[in-house]
Order: sequence, then C-alpha cells, then structure tokens
Amino acid sequence: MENVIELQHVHKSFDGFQLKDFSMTVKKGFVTGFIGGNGVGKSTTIKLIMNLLQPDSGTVSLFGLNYKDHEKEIKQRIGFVFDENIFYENVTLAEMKRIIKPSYSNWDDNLFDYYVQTFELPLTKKIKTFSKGMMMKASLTVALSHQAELIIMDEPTSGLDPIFRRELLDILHDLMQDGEKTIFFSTHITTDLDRIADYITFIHNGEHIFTKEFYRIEEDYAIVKGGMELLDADTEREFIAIRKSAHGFVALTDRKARVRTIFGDMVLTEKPTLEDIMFYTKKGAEQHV
Ligand SMILES: Nc1ncnc2c1ncn2[C@@H]1O[C@H](COP(=O)(O)OP(=O)(O)OP(=O)(O)O)[C@@H](O)[C@H]1O
Repeated sequence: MENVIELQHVHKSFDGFQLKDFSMTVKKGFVTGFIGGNGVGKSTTIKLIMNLLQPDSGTVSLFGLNYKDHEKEIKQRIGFVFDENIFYENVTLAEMKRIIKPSYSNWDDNLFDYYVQTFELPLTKKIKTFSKGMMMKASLTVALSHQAELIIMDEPTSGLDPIFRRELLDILHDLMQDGEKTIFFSTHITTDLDRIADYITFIHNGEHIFTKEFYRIEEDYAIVKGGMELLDADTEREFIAIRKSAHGFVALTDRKARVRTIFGDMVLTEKPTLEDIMFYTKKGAEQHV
C-alpha cells in the first residue's frame, strides 16, 4: 500500500517540548485521524508535514518525495484546510480565486464553482466577514479546486456547531469515494472519528504511540474492571494505567490474552473508547515518571 506521508525518526525540539524519534506513515486512499491531548505535538507534526517547520533530524517525505528537491510539486498536490483566515481579509472569495489560481497548474474553475454552490458560499462578501464554518468551507473549496490529492486539516471540526460538523464529515466522506484522495486530520473530538476515520494515529508527549486501523484498536485494547484484592506489583504490570477506588479498579490493557489467563472470570472486560485510550495513556505516562 502506498504511503502518502512518511516521517522517519523525526526530532524537533523547542524550549520545553520535544518531538522524539517520531516515525509514522499515512496510507493513500484512506482517512487518518490524528489524536492526542493539548500540547502533545499535533500542530508541530502537521507543520513539519507542510514544511512550515523543518526537523532537527530525521526525514519527512510526501508522495515519496522530499521537500528539498520537490517542494513545488508537493505543494501542488496538497490542500491545507483550517479555520483560521489564511486569505487576504479585505478581498472577496471571487477576488481570492483570481489571486490563488495562477499558483496551481491543476486549477479547475468548474470545481471551484461547484463547491461554492454546494457550500453556499458568497462570492462577493469580504472574507473577513466569514464565520468559522464559512472559512473552513472556503479553505476546502480552494483545496478541492486545485485537485489536491492529500487534504491535511488541523482541528477542522473544533469550534463548529454539531450540524456543520456532521455536514463537513459527510462532505469528507463523499470525497473519499473515488479512492484517490487521502485525508489526514487532527482532532480532539474523538466521536468525529467514528464517522469517517479508517486509521488512527495517536501522539502523546511528542511520541508516536500507534497508528492502527480503527477497528483494530478495539481488538487490541480492553478496559478491565475488578476488585482491589486482584492487584499486586506483578498483576499491575499488565496494565497501561489503573484507576483505583474503594469499590475496585478500572484499568486499560493492551495485553488482553494475558489478562484473560491471569484473571479469568474474576474481572469484567469492556471495549474501550478512543477517549479511554487517550485518558489512560496520559495517566500511565504520568504514573511511570
Ligand atoms: N514555535 C514554537 N516555539 C516554541 N515552542 C513551541 C512552538 N510551537 C509549539 N511549541 C510548543 O510545543 C508544544 C506542542 O505544541 P503543538 O501546538 O504541536 O501541540 P498540539 O498537540 O497541536 O496542541 P493543541 O491540541 O493544544 O493545539 C507546546 O508545548 C507548544 O508550546
């Protein structure tokens, strides 16, 4: 399967934050959701993928090409979508099109008109008057009009109302039908991923925790509930993190088979949500420092 994005052993340091030996791939033709808590490095990773930041070491390649030799070609093939205004504020969308169009060899006016109509965007209103949702749609319209093969979005659904969020996810779902496009987007809202994500990439504290097919996550992890008498220094090692209370413990494991062998029917196991996995992974990292 072709990788559209490939990061290999990427390091990037800021004062107080490090992206550490970060390797990941994004597969062509799928939607990959990029999840992690606040300040764990999602935007930094996206900026590295967009060449808005350069790694201290390691490599970033898109479509199998590096930015050093192929920046122009790569940029033609990517659409970067986000809700902040990346356009000139004092122009209309029609004027914006005239400014942007010459930069893209694949620009298609028919597609632009189609999405302006579909998204009900005003062509003659100044962009500075656009709402967050309209800005997102305008940004997506530009990406689709230059026939971007890879659409990268940083928190596209944050700050959007539930109806528009759902509409946006439907639009993205429709875009994926020809199998040629790839979407990579970061989000805090894990329930959005249920609707469209094929793969999930999870980052925590600047480290790549996993990239997995969505359905595999439920298979690989389990929430385990049981009485406190079952825990000791040995059994606790089977868990990523444990929440203890007077009534018993709740824990996350990625060693389902071992937990079954050790505890048998003495514990209850449940399928975890993505939020469970994020919560317990953060807790586990804190418990093990
Ligand atoms: N240019 C920069 N200079 C210094 N520190 C930076 C810079 N950019 C990001 N950081 C720091 O790197 C860390 C990771 O930031 P990043 O924006 O990548 O996180 P994030 O996962 O996108 O967070 P959020 O979900 O809250 O937006 C933060 O501690 C941030 O303060």
